[in-house]
Amino acid sequence: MTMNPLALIVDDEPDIRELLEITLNRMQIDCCLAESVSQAHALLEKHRFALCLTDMNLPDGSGIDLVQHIQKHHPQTPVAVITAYGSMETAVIALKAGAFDFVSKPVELGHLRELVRSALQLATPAGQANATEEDARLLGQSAPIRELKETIRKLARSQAPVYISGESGTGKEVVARLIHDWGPRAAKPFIPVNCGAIPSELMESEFFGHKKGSFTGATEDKQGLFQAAHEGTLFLDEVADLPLAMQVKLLRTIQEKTVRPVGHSKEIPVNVRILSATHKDLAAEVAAGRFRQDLFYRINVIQVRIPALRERGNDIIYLAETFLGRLSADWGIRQPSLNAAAKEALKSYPFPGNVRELQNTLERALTLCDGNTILPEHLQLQEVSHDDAAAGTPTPLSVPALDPSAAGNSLEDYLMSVEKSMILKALDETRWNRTAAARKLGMTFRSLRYRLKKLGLDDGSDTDDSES
Ligand SMILES: Nc1ncnc2c1ncn2[C@@H]1O[C@H](COP(=O)(O)OP(=O)(O)OP(=O)(O)O)[C@@H](O)[C@H]1O
Repeated sequence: MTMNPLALIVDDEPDIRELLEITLNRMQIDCCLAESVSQAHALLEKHRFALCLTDMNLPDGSGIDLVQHIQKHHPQTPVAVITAYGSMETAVIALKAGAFDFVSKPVELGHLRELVRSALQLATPAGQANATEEDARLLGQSAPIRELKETIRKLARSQAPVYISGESGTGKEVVARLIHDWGPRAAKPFIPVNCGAIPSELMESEFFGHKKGSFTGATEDKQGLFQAAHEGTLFLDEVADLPLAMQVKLLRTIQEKTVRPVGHSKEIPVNVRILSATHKDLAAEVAAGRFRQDLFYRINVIQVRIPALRERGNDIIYLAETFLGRLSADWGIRQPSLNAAAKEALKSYPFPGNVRELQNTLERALTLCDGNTILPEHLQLQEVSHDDAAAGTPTPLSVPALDPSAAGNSLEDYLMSVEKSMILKALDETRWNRTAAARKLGMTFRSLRYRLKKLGLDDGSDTDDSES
């Protein structure tokens, strides 16, 4: 006899408990029912659940409390929250706290079933085994890359929209693919779309599809990108380039989870996870009125920042040697080595084009070198000032990346982590010139020193860097 998966349903309204139980039973899932946070805690001690569905307002606490409790003590159990109709704020808070997904009331049974199926996927080998330590698509052993891999692993288990920021060529698309491939949607399509590359008059039909004859040139029914990505992931690359009119339509689709192809009268339900990226500073685009605040809020539930290549220490050499190995194998030649001076040159060059530029540099060097050794002159690295290198990065006063693991901490901890990430960013952008960093942050040198001390980042030196 095979055992059915077991779900925990937490709601203080008997009718809703019953509706959810019947729906899940029909999917061959057994249920335990709880009316309160404390009853849920007791059941969680006794059983191992494949899934938890919880209401937000419970007599002795909130659904968020339960999400945090499960994240901490039973991280293998995906938890989804049931939110009041239209209360997106609550859903966003729940996703940030680690909820895997949400359904809004009145519960639409089709959505509920999809959500439950995705949750159960997480427990299967297919939903877990994809995340290998050394995925050749995201090479690197530096601390920021190890941290990034850990974040990707966590995000892969969630359905939350993720906004990926980072300079050009840092690997934003690579990261989007990994979030998809390491999660329960892996077997479904991953559809990348470059929002800047679609002519604006074709955009609606590209995203939502069209009916034959709905406009000149529409000679056949066409499926849009949303439907193509059904049950999978849509990756909106260069999302800042979407025209404002399209932003409104996209927001509606994300909120309603339905599309209406051009020329169609009916809405078609779609289940798509949205990932987005741009090398621009999206918060600044919002401030300038070029990107809608409400859409920003919806796609930026969780933000991941990809470090620039120059922030990854020895990874530069590791990546360089790996790429040289791949290229040499492709070209059927012996792999040349980098001499010490060439390694030094690579390490001190700021790589404004990041990993893509490193790949191009090595390809060129391989053509220019004598076959055995790559010397600095074969790399042909340009003189680049650091300001140029950082030109593509968000301005220092943008909203810092949210660390999903810090979401459960106190407000004080959260504010400290925001402060720390902004200070580190300013320091990084000024190559640890504290005077310049203080100026960027709009504070005095003394005040920055005080904060560095408080955050344990002070190196003890007292000199104003402008004097040195
Ligand atoms: N850590 C890494 N290990 C191996 N290859 C990488 C890594 N990061 C990026 N790459 C490679 O670098 C190239 C650029 O990556 P990708 O296209 O994901 O960058 P991007 O940030 O999306 O760039 P853009 O801003 O131009 O869209 C790709 O060929 C990708 O495979």
